Amino acid sequence: MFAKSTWIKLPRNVLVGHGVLDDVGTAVAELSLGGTPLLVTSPTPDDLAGDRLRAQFDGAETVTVDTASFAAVGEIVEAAEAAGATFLVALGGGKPIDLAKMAADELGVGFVSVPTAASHDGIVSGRSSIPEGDTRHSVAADPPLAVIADTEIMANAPWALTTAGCADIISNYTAVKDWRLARRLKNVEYSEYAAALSEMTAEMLVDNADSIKRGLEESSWVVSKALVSSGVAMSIAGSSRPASGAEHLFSHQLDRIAESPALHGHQVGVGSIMTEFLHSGAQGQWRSIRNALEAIDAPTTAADLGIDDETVIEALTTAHTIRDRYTILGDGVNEEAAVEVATFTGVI
Ligand SMILES: NC(=O)C1=CN([C@@H]2O[C@H](COP(=O)(O)OP(=O)(O)OC[C@H]3O[C@@H](n4cnc5c(N)ncnc54)[C@H](OP(=O)(O)O)[C@@H]3O)[C@@H](O)[C@H]2O)C=CC1
Ligand SMILES: O=C(CO)COP(=O)(O)O
Ligand SMILES: [Zn+2]
Repeated sequence: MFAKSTWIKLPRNVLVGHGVLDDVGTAVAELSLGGTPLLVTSPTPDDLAGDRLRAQFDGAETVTVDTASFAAVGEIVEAAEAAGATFLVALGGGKPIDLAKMAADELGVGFVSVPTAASHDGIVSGRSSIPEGDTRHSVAADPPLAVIADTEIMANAPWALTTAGCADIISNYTAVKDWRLARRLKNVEYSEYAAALSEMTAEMLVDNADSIKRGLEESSWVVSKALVSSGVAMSIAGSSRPASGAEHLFSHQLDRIAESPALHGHQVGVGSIMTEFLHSGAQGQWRSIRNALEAIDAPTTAADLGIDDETVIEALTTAHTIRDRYTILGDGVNEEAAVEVATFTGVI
């Protein structure tokens, strides 16, 4: 008997472009959600665009969050219940968007993502990443009902956030390699459609590297579209597998152990150089990954990340313990091998 089934949850309305912030109300009305939303934002995005958003939602209350935490999710849930909000609209970087995503899940309502920075594909995906103590929980939730990415606002965000978003996409190359490996060795569930979309997204971003330049609004256009595409790949897969492999484990581990972690996308980019080396060896594709990162101005070394060599080695040798996700790290890379890969690739 044929017993397979799949349920793909995708955003229904995606708007990317100059000035689309003023179309949030229209895009939301088109979803027929009814009622009034709670707006969730953080201080800088609120200053930059809060009033323009509020002008589109009569009577909507705003919650402004300072830091990402489970307590902040609880506060959003309480505020939404008190206000009788029927859905959430998140305005900002990954912090308010992830918090609203989790709160919406807890409330059983939809949410709309209005990113002000193209810093990673969480602005589109159905995954929330919330720090707690010295760890970080990656939690499954529903993806946004709509994504409205205003390239004018994103282009004025700190340049490092944009290059971090690019590096998060470039890391899809190694994430997909890890996924295929896990399918071969551990028979994990795999989708060729999701894998192909994820790889193609990375390919297109690298092919368009010339348009990714500080001060150029087109950079935000190229990156936003790639982030949407990567988010869709995760939705098709029903997991973050197409966009998160060993390089993400490495970054998650740095978040835990580094005194001052760098941006998510920057860490996964550097991780990707090393995990590509582990996949394909000295003559493999690791130089292409490094060159692609260099071309878009993203870090390629521990020093660029502002993290010391010892911490990078510790993260690489312990990253496999982060979660039950089989990757090229297998049951662990020993210290000697880690030093060799990091040295050979110029990361340390
Ligand atoms: N779901 C996922 O897959 C992932 C989720 N994450 C989560 O996302 C968060 C990190 O994402 P990130 O976007 O870097 O975080 P933030 O939302 O904290 O944004 C980074 C910084 O940029 C500021 N900012 C945002 N937009 C603008 C703008 N247009 N102009 C000027 N400044 C701006 C923010 O201001 P302010 O301080 O006022 O907010 C903040 O200081 C973490 O909470 C992390 O856990 C990270 C990786 C993956
Ligand atoms: O960052 C992500 C994809 O780019 C999400 O991955 P995680 O599932 O590892 O949190
Ligand atoms: Zn990522």
